[in-house]
Amino acid sequence: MTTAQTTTSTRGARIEARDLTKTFGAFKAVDTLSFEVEPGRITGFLGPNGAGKTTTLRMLLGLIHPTAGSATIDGQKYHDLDHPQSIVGSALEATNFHPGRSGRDHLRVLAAAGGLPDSRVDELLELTGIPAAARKRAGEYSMGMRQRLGLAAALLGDPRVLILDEPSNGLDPEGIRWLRGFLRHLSNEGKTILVSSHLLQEVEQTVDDVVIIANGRMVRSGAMSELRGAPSTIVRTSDPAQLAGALRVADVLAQPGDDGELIVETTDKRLVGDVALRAGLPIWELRDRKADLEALFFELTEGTNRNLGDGNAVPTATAPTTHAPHETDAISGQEGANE
Ligand SMILES: Nc1ncnc2c1ncn2[C@@H]1O[C@H](COP(=O)(O)OP(=O)(O)OP(=O)(O)O)[C@@H](O)[C@H]1O
Repeated sequence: MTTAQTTTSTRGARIEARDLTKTFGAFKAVDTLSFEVEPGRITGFLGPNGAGKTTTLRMLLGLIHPTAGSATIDGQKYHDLDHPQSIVGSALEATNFHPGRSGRDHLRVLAAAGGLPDSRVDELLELTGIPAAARKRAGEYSMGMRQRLGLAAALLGDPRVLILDEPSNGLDPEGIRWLRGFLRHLSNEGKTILVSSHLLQEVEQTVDDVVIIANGRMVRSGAMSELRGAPSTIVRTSDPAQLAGALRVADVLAQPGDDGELIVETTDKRLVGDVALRAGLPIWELRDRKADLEALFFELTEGTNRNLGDGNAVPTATAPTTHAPHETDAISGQEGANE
C-alpha cells in the first residue's frame, strides 16, 4: 500500500443509530435498531441478504427517512451537517458511475462540487491504486476497479467517517488484502469506518467490532475478540478425563469437546505437552482452537434471508409475507449515492 497520507483528520466522529426503524408499507425492513460505531475502529455491519443493511446505511446518509428513531453522524442527522463531504464519505454502490466518463473526470466533478482541488483527485487515484485507469471510461472498468473508484470518491473530502456497502464485492484476493490494509491505515488515522457485508468470514480479518442484524433487528454486537471467545487449545489423547485431571492440578481448566477432544483453556501447548508427558499420556493431536465464525454467524442468522421468499423468512411480528410497493423516496435514494 502506498504511504501517501490523506490530509488531516482532526477528531473522530461517532455514528449512532437509536431505535432506528424503517417500514415500507407494512413491511418492517429495519426494526428498532440501536448501535454505535466508534472512531479509530473498523466495524463490520453484517447480516444475510435482505437483513436491512443497505436500508440502514441509506438512513444514516439521509437518502431515505427513518419511519422512527434516529440516525446521526457526529451527533447530527446527515442533512444537518455543515460540511458533509468533510464529515462522511460513502460508497453504497459500485455501479452508478457514468459509463462514458473517465474515472478522473468523475472524481473531478465531485471535487469541484466540494470545492476541492484537482490535485486531490490524483492523490486519491494513487491511494486507491487506479492511477493507470484514470483516463479509461468508467464503463470499461472491472467491478474491482469500480469499487476502488467508489472508495476514491468517498475519500475526496478526507471525511472522518467512512460508510462502505459491501466494499470487497468484486475484488480478487489481492484486492481484498489491499482493502484490508487500506482500511486499517485509515482507521489508524482515527477515522470511523462502517463496512457492510453478508459474510462474517469475509471481514473477520478486517474488522474490530461487529453489528450483526437479521430481519432488520439486532442479533449481536461487540468486539470481534468477544465473538471469537477466549483462545484455547484442542488436545486428543488416550484418556481425556485423566489429562483433564492432571491439567487441573496444574491450574489449567479443560473440558470435553466433540469426538473425545479435550478443550483446554490455554494457548500454551508446551505446558499441555509437559503435563501429558508427566501423566504418561500420549498426545495424538494438539492444535489451536479457532472460533467457527461461519457456524456462529449461521446460528445467529439462520433462516432469515428475506430475499428468498416466504419459505426462508422468519417474519417480524408486523412483517407481511409480501413486500409493500417501494417507497418513492427509497427508489430515488438509491441513485446518486456517490454523486
Ligand atoms: N424501497 C423498498 N421498498 C420495499 N421493500 C424494500 C425497499 N428497499 C428494501 N426493501 C426490502 O427491505 C429488506 C431489506 O433490504 P436491504 O437492501 O436493506 O437488505 P440488505 O441487508 O442490504 O441485503 P443485501 O445483502 O441483499 O443487499 C429486503 O427484504 C428488501 O427487499
